[in-house]
Amino acid sequence: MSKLRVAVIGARGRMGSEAVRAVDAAEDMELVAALGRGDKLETLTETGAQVAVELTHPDAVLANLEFCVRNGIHAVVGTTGWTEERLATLRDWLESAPGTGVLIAPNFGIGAVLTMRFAQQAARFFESVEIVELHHPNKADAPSGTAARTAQLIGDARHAAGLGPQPDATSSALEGARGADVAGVPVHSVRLRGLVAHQEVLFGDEGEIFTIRHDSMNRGSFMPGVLLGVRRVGGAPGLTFGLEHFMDLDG
Ligand SMILES: NC(=O)C1=CN([C@@H]2O[C@H](COP(=O)(O)OP(=O)(O)OC[C@H]3O[C@@H](n4cnc5c(N)ncnc54)[C@H](OP(=O)(O)O)[C@@H]3O)[C@@H](O)[C@H]2O)C=CC1
Ligand SMILES: O=C(O)C1=N[C@H](C(=O)O)C[C@H](O)C1
Repeated sequence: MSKLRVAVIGARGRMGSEAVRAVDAAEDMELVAALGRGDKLETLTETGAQVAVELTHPDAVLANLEFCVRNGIHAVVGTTGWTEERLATLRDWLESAPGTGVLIAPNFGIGAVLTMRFAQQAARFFESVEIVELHHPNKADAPSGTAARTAQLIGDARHAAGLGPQPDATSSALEGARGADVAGVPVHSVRLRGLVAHQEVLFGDEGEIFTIRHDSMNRGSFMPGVLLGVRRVGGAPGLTFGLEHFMDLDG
């Protein structure tokens, strides 16, 4: 069986260098390109890459994906910074490239995907919910893409269940003290040397607290998810948002 021809964009970064090692070690894949800042995207077509793994920066990801989609190269994207407007732009490009697939995974960690699913399930049962995400201090964005996605899923589930705004009698607060409001859910971002990627979702109601916590202790934790995405994206034309769509969560 021929091997999948895989490229990594952002190959010298924290995640990219780990992805290079993971793809290199995968028996069903061949690493055909490892691009860093300043390297030509044309290398992707010259080397016949079938799938590109994109792990760069929110400012760079769209241009890289435009090149991939216009050249029929599937993409597995871990880079954060997705807004509805950016997603709409990507969907437009994909409409002109039938057969090409892009997976955007806010988090490749299996436990993080489960955290999001369990938080979505729990949302309608609790009056209060807040998210605390904790990351290394070199992270470019806040809140994390995972926290933003988790908050959106919770907000949507609360809305569908007819829950109103959360109880909060704060009438005076120092700016930032109550976190960022994402879909009605306060999100607090901690940046601390020594951390990798962590998240707590705190649910509360009369007399009980329910906490879901996930910890990525190293970036190897993301690699099974990256490789799953690489293997599956070619069979999923268009945009897939979230690794859960490639996992049998209900099985
Ligand atoms: N979905 C997930 O599970 C995960 C997602 N992430 C996300 O992945 C992204 C990268 O994170 P991380 O690896 O920690 O970041 P790093 O800063 O360590 O790595 C990013 C790399 O991309 C390079 N780069 C920047 N622009 C370009 C470009 N146009 N073309 C090629 N390379 C470029 C950078 O080069 P230079 O150093 O010169 O700037 C750097 O080497 C972030 O958005 C992060 O949030 C991170 C972990 C898990
Ligand atoms: O930058 C990181 O490190 C991470 N970024 C992703 C995010 O913003 O959610 C995934 C994970 O939390 C690590």
